[in-house]
Amino acid sequence: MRYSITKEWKNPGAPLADTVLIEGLVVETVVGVYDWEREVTQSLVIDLEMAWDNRVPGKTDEVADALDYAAVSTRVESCLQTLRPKLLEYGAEVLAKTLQDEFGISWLRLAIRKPGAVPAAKAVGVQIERGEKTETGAR
Ligand SMILES: Nc1nc2c(c(=O)[nH]1)N=C([C@H](O)[C@@H](O)CO)CN2
Repeated sequence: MRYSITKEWKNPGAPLADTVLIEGLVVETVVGVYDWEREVTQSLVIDLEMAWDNRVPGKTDEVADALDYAAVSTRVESCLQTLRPKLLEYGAEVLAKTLQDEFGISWLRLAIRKPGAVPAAKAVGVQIERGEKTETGAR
C-alpha cells in the first residue's frame, strides 16, 4: 500500500502554508515627507505574499475560489493613489488592513520599496507582516 505524505499527515492542525504572490508591482503615486515630493508622482514597488487555501481552486479550477491577484493588484494601485502617503510605513499599514478586510486575507507579508529615494541604494523601503496563518487559510 502506498501512502502520500501530506502536510496534514505530518503535522495535523498546522497552519496552511499556501500563498498567492504579487512581485514587483509598480504604482505611481504622490508619496514622501518633503514639500517637493507633494508636487510630483514617484514609483513605488510592491511585493505581496498572501495566505490563501489554494487547494480549493486547485480542485475546482474556478477563479471565484481563488484569491484573484489581478483584482488585488488593481486595489493596491487605487489604495495607494488615493492615500498619497507621506511615510511608506503609513502606506503599508493602511494597504495591509484594506486588503485583509476586503479580500478576507488572514495573513500577509507586504514590502513597499521606493527606488531612487536614496541614490546610493538600489531601493529603500519597509516590510510588514500582519495577521495569523490559520489552518484553512481563511480569516
Ligand atoms: N522609514 C522611512 N524613512 C523615510 C521615509 C519613509 O517613508 N520611511 N521617507 C523619506 C522621504 O520621503 C524620502 O524618501 C525622500 O527621498 C525619508 N525617510
